[in-house]
Amino acid sequence: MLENKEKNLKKLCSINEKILELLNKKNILLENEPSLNSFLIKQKLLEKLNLNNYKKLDTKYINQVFNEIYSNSFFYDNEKIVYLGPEGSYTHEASINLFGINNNYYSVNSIKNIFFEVEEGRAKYGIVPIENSSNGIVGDTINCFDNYNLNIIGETVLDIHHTLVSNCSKTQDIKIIYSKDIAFDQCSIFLENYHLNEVKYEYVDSTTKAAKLAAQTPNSAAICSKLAAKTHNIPILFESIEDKKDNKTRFLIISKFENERNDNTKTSIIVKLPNTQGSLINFLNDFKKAKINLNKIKSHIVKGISTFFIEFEGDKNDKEVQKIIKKHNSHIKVLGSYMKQIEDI
Ligand SMILES: O=C(O)C(=O)C[C@]1(C(=O)O)C=C[C@@H](O)C=C1
Repeated sequence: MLENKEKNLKKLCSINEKILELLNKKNILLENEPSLNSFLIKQKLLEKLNLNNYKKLDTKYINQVFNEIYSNSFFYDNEKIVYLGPEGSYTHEASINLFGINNNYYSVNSIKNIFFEVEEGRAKYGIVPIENSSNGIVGDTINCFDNYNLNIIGETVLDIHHTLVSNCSKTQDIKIIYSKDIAFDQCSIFLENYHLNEVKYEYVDSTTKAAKLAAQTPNSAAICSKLAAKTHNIPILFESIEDKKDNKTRFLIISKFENERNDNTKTSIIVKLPNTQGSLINFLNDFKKAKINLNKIKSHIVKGISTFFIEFEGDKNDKEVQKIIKKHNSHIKVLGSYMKQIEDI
């Protein structure tokens, strides 16, 4: 019995050594061929690994392990990832899903500053929220896509569960609530039910900042994640206060770089059409004629002009897509083609 255990321990030791040897080999290969160190290639390889998962390991586990394995390659070139912080925000959580826990991260305090950092080249990748299943498109992100020339290179979706945190033990003592605009909207039924829609709302740039302020300010509360509550050591009064239990937010990775052409991609564009009869119908008809499947069309006002955020199946370099882009060149801004992770939220 004991002999068997000894033997198995030796086997385990040799497996671990092999893992280490392979990790070293992988690092040397990536050092010699840095072009393989791309987000898209990593995603494609992950997809393949999950397909070949013959012993049926949990997909989440495989993704976590490989994201961590890949995370150290960012440090070679001092490549950084910027997200909407502070630490513990939902955008931070989305970043970890995409790039692992131990990556080369830093945070800024607004969506605009994420675009700025990536444009200035201080970060190679930026993570921004783009839409929520309950309250639609994130206006700040669309405005920034209009103002900056950056590409979308990937996406992820996160389940969002909000908490109400406060140092007050009774909701009657709360005089002010801090949160991000979009988080207030996602919890409107709860706020109404507890008469909290009658207190002052203070809009801040992120839910973690809200938690920090509520921890410091008497008679206040915040809507934030459980993680932010823990980070700022503030008691949770209510959990899962979002109106819809399947509340989800989709996040995008932005970069100065473009993805190479790929299958299983979708493309995002913003479109500003002339205010003339049939202009939208005619534009959409071109997609129908080219047999391109449209996934999404959302309208948003940018600088007083009605702007459409449109997504469709296919790569921006596909022949049929190119024809449409050329035809409507002055009205379209292509934001990027990237691997589809989800049909819709
Ligand atoms: O404030 C945060 O924690 C964020 O990461 C931002 C954000 C957003 O703006 O959509 C992300 C997810 C939720 O929808 C609420 C807030």
